[in-house]
Amino acid sequence: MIGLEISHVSYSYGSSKALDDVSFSVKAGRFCALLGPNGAGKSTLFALLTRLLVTGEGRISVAGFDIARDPRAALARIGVVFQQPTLDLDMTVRRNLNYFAGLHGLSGRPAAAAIEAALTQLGMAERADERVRALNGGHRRRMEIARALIHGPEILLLDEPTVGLDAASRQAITDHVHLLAESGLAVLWATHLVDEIRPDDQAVVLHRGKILSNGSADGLPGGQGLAKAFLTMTGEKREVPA
Ligand SMILES: Nc1ncnc2c1ncn2[C@@H]1O[C@H](COP(=O)(O)OP(=O)(O)OP(=O)(O)O)[C@@H](O)[C@H]1O
Repeated sequence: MIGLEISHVSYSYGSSKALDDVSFSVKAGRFCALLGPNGAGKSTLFALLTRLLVTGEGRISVAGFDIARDPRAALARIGVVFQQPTLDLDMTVRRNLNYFAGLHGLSGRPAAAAIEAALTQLGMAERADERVRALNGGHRRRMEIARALIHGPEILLLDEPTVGLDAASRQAITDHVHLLAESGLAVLWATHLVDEIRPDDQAVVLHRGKILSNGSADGLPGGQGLAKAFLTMTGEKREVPA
């Protein structure tokens, strides 16, 4: 089944084209890395997928729902982890999640069960009654991912979710999110860090608003590893961790 389908999507800020005829899809159960250097258009695409921005060019379908024609149904099937954390540091993990559950119309036992299940999926159940302020950066991110799962989305969008985290926390988070994909979610993970991708993941390379390639990560051209391929394709000179 198709989870997320993006067809011929373009977007301009005034006269500057940020996305140019972008098409790709992410099937349910797949982890898709959206790879692109700064300014590639990743955040613009995420803004279109979450209706923060709207475009008249192209079509976005979420779990079969057209985001322009049926935004409510489409957005109900998306979970999002934005680049910037949006947690209340002085509330407990559970209260933060409870508040978010309420925004999705969940309360009482169904909310408690959804929160428990989401925290368990991220290995955070035992921290439910701690204040967010007491958690390290990696655990805060895991909590944000749990929060994005409460309403039972079919698509999970993560915009550079490991920025600022140490290597162990990054590894734990990428492992957890790969497991979520294996459990049936369509995952779109924006990053410029190629070490977060596994060989059998789908890799979409975006550069200056255009798709340069889309396929299995181990099939990227270059022949000398993913980092090299990425740098070769985008012409970036800067070092990317391998
Ligand atoms: N509000 C805006 N007004 C004008 N141009 C913008 C705006 N936001 C982004 N852009 C431009 O659109 C292009 C794509 O930017 P975008 O932020 O989507 O890329 P990105 O891949 O998310 O980069 P980063 O990793 O730095 O966040 C860039 O050229 C950027 O300068």
